[in-house]
Formats: sequence, C-alpha cells, structure tokens
Amino acid sequence: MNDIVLKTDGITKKYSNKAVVDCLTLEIGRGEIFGLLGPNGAGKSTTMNMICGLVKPNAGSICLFGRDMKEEGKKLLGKIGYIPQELAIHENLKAWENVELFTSLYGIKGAELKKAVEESLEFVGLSDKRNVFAKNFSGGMKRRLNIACALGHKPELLIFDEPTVGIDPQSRNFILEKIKEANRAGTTIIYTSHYMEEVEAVCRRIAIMDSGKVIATGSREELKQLVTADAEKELTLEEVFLTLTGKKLRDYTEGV
Ligand SMILES: Nc1ncnc2c1ncn2[C@@H]1O[C@H](COP(=O)(O)OP(=O)(O)OP(=O)(O)O)[C@@H](O)[C@H]1O
Repeated sequence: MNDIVLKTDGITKKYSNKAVVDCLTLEIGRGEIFGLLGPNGAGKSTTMNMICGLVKPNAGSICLFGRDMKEEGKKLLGKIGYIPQELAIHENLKAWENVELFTSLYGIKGAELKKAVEESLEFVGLSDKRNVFAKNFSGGMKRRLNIACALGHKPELLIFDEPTVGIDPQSRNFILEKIKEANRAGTTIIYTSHYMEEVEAVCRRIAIMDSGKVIATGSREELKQLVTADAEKELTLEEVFLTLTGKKLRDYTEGV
C-alpha cells in the first residue's frame, strides 16, 4: 500500500487482565473506505478509541500519517474526526453552538470558525435548523449533528462507529451518501457497523474482528473465497460473516 494513513502494530488493550483487543495489526491506505465488522464485544469500539487517543494501549504501536501516536499524539489528533457510537452532542445547545464548540477545541477561531460551522451544517443538511436546540431534533437529525461536530476541523481521516443506529432508512441513506461524498473529496474513512448491507454498499475493504483479533481482511469477494471454493456460489456478506465468526451469541457480562 503506497500511502498509509493508519498502521496499528500489535496493539493490545486489557481490562481486568483480559485482552479485549489482542495484538491487533491493521493497515489502511489513503482514500480507502475501510469497514470494521465484528460481533458484540469483539473490540471494535476499543480499537477506535485507541486510534483516537481516548484509550491507551497496553502494548503495540499506532502510526497515523506515518508518525507515532506516542510521540506526536496531540498534533495527529487534529487530523482525525471521530463520530462515536453514543451521541456526543449537547442537548441544551443549538445546532450551530454544538458544531462551534467541538470545532473550537481544535484551536479554530474567528471568521474561519464561523465558516467551518456553516459548512459542516450545510454538509449534513442542517443549515436551516442551525438555531434549533439539539434536544428538539429527531433521532436522525441528532445523528447528522453528531457528524457535523466531527467535520469542522477538516479531518483527513473520519472514523464512524455505528453512525446509523436507530434511525429511519431515509436518514441512513443520507448518511451513507455523505460518507461516500466525503471520501470522493479525499477523506479516508473507517466505518464500523452491524448492518452488513451498509458495509457492503460503502466499504471496499473489510476486516472482521472477533474476540479482540482480526480474523480476516479483504474485499467482499476475497472474504467470500475464504469460506467457499465455489466461485459461482452466491453468498451475502452476512453469510460469510456468520461462517467466519460462528453463530454463538456473545452474551458475556463482565464479572457475572
Ligand atoms: N472501560 C471498560 N472496562 C472494562 N471492560 C470494557 C471497557 N470497555 C470495553 N470493555 C469490554 O471490552 C470488550 C470489547 O468491547 P467493545 O465495546 O470494544 O466491543 P465492540 O466490538 O465495539 O462491541 P459492540 O458491537 O457491542 O459495540 C467487551 O467485552 C466490553 O465489555
């Protein structure tokens, strides 16, 4: 891969001495839309949190844009936009105030800040709702505002952790189209979701995680070849996923 945006080398995160991310190695190139799939508890969010500097790995290294996170973490975080699984907006702030707050955390001020706020709201189709309090938004609008808050500082890498949970097909379609639009404009994307058809629709390369490890990486076609030698056989990504990860429910609860 020519231009590597993210490289994790053997990253491990342990809680109560159990590795929830276990020696994980990934490489993502500039301009990719990379999908990360895995059953509940596979370690996807923990991995994303380590990449964003929110959780510290116990072992291994993370290189962003060819530079080591341990040494240059603060500088590098300005190149990432993170859309977390849980909504990270302030209900009692207006839409524009939310975007301004998050964008200003990156040191953007004055006219540049104003412009960034308006452009981010425009991108997610919320310009005309700029003065509405977030608490009065529908679920889909809150998800779109959550995305706008991660765009203002113009990140080169956008990380989406299940951005379409609990929203209607129209909002979901809008968000997927916007992810593709951001990618066409040059942004590298990491996308995690449980919705296989979404991952199939937007991601060119996919990693499947289970129990803290990457168990397979490749295009949809390459993943299919791991589970069948029959090139003619039609298999959905969900069938491939279930074959690779098994059908056992992931119902463990810490300490119970
Ligand atoms: N702060 C924490 N303290 C203890 N255990 C944690 C903590 N954060 C995550 N875990 C555990 O680590 C494991 C991986 O969690 P993680 O949220 O990364 O998985 P996930 O693949 O994102 O799951 P989901 O698809 O359900 O969001 C789970 O067993 C979870 O309970």
